[in-house]
Amino acid sequence: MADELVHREVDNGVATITLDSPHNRNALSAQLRGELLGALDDSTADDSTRLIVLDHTGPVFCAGMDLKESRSESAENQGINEVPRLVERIWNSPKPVVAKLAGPARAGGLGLVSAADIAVAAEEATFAFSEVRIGVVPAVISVTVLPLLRARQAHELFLTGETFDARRAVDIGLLNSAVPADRLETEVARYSEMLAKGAPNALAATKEMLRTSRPEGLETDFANMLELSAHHFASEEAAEGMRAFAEKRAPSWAQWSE
Ligand SMILES: CC(C)(COP(=O)([O-])OP(=O)([O-])OC[C@H]1O[C@@H](n2cnc3c(N)ncnc32)[C@H](O)[C@@H]1OP(=O)([O-])[O-])[C@@H](O)C(=O)NCCC(=O)NCCSC(=O)C[C@@](C)(O)CC(=O)[O-]
Repeated sequence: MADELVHREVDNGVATITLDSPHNRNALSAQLRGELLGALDDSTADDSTRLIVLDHTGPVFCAGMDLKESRSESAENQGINEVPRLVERIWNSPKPVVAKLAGPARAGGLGLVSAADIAVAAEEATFAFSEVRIGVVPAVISVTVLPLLRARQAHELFLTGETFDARRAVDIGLLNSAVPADRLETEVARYSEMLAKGAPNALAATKEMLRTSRPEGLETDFANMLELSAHHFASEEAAEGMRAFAEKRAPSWAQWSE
């Protein structure tokens, strides 16, 4: 049996869910997606869990979709359809979710971050909505990322795919705070202690109230965005983008720019 890529540990009411696939920078492979869904469901069902911390091993929080795996899968089944479920589980969790980033997040990884209630990163962490550079579209993640960003920032970051630092991520509302790496634990503990002071039912109801900014839920948006995302994942451009990524070279878009 393959090693587990996601671990869940409960201590004093805090469920820590750890992404543990450092060799591919915690990319969202089929195995990791399945285990993460399971860990989120278990945390929701577990009465002793009051708060969820999304943590990771290795230098990177999450590099987005597993590009090597997606590349080898059939056009109809590139796993993208499971990303909305992950984002939704975090967004709909009745328990507060804190994302703890000791390192970078990219693309789909930022989908997870954007759905969390609190996101804290080490100052050295970097971020990018790098989808267009792979030939895909940040469609699914836009459902929870766009409400956080101002339009000017969204256009710039989504269209350039440029990397930005943690200070900018705080400025644009993607993170709550960025601290020196050696203070990350303390900063997450500070938020956890504040959240633990809230009554569980009041916290769940407040989360539900915050979600009423989307009274119809995320389902409709996800359905439309999934179609867009899946269409581009199956495109020739994406095939070139993923091939180039695996071959560690810049992609060539010449064929599509005439
Ligand atoms: C994350 C950093 C900055 C770390 O940068 P680094 O720490 O320097 O690591 P690295 O780039 O040397 O990578 C280490 C290993 O991880 C692998 N790796 C790394 N990322 C992936 C990945 N995604 N999929 C599969 N494998 C990956 C990479 O191929 C390499 O494997 P090795 O050569 O050692 O065998 C860098 O690795 C990087 O830029 N990765 C690519 C990030 C990216 O472009 N992701 C796009 C994903 S598309 C997506 O998520 C679509 C979605 C969901 O948003 C669509 C929607 O919203 O609709």
